[in-house]
Amino acid sequence: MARKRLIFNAFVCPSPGHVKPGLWPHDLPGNELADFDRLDTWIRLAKKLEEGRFDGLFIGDVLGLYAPYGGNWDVFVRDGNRFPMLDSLILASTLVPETQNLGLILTASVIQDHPYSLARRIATLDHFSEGRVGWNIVTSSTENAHRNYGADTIVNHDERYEWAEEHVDAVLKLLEGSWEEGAVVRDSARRIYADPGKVHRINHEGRHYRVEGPLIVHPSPQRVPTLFQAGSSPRGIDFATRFAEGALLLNSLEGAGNVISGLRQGAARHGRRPEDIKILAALTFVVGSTEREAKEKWEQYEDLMNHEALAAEVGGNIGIDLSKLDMDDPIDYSNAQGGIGKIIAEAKKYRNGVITKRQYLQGVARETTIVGTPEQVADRLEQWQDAGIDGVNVMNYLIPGTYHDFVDHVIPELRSRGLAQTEYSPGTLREKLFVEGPHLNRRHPGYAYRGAFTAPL
Ligand SMILES: Cc1cc2nc3c(=O)[nH]c(=O)nc-3n(C[C@H](O)[C@H](O)[C@H](O)COP(=O)(O)O)c2cc1C
Repeated sequence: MARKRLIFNAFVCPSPGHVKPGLWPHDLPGNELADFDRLDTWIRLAKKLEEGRFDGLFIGDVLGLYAPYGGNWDVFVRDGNRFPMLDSLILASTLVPETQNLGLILTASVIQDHPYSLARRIATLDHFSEGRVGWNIVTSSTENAHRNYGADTIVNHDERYEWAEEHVDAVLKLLEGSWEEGAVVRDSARRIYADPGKVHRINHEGRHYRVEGPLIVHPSPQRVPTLFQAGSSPRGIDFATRFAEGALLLNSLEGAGNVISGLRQGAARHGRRPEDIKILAALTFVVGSTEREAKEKWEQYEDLMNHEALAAEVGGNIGIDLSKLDMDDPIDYSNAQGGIGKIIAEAKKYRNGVITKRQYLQGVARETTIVGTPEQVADRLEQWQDAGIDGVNVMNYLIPGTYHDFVDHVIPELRSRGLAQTEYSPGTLREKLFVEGPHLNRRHPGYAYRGAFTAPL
């Protein structure tokens, strides 16, 4: 049976350390992590990704320190692990003139921008990139991030999603409701840029925001940039299945099953189709021309990596200081306020839902790392596809080395199996991922705002 092609994004952070921390100081072929603050590093990476016909560059972002590790933040700061971190939207913008087809998916937290300024900035970028922008909607799951933006402490888990729903709702009203179809006339003979009768205030009033509108930016090629999200808690899945067109998960193959079925079923609950949401697994790859070569390379990376920083990051993600636990101690996440979906899904693999530190690290770090020849990697990706994913956010040990290996060695094997595209489809990012045109489809809640506001200005 012919296989459907998978979507491939490169999942990066403009930081010396991301999911495999501690490698930046090492003299390894393909290692330019220490140059994460040089634009040239990203331009060359983006061009390589286009050569491999990657769908997108997916740029993660955080807004402050993670949860402490051992009572402080030394392991993050000393190791350069997600600290420093450069601005995702600016990186995406600078890559626009350097690329032609690559989706530029930026991360923006609901706590960092007012909906009006976010809508204005992403619409501007969508114009300049001719419709290649994606927005990874995040809610910021660390206390420091919330304090950086004026809160006393972290807003609790479910309330963050409630806040995010209002934020996204206001952005959708601005982007879909401010300018009717046909509002932009651009008639130089009659000297009419836009028809005032077709531009409207949106008058959003909610718990967190009051926004009058209309948005000062006219509709961009996608109107709403393609929407991504990565929550896998019950509340996160509910949010994703309402709004996301791409949903990310970071789980072992076994742990991913529940998240995938939750996403597919949730879509139907919100009047959407299961295929309206592209499910993307975050995975890392180490390839070699023989299995042995791949294993040796992987062992070298793992030896050089900072495993304490990894535990700090993985725990910081949930909001738990894992330094306090031995490897075989269970993790109590019942009151954790960080991202909890991943651990809920992994814990389901074990009796009584009890998961140890060792088991959790094994699930989200080791089992999301695929090591082998291009054929073995492709075999493993077929298993993931059979489990229900539509694509992969390719994480990295090295920038750009991991992506060079993937493009040069894995992509040809995937293409021979029909698993990777050989050419880009025309059009916007949304059209490259879906078949229904450049705008949100009619089953998405944002669609309801198109033409919904009619009062004169
Ligand atoms: C693969 C993946 C990538 C993520 N990237 C980011 C990111 O760049 N910035 C961020 O603040 N949160 C990021 N998150 C966190 C999620 O957006 C979300 O806040 C978190 O998973 C909590 O959701 P949950 O409790 O519903 O699982 C990511 C999560 C996953 C699984």
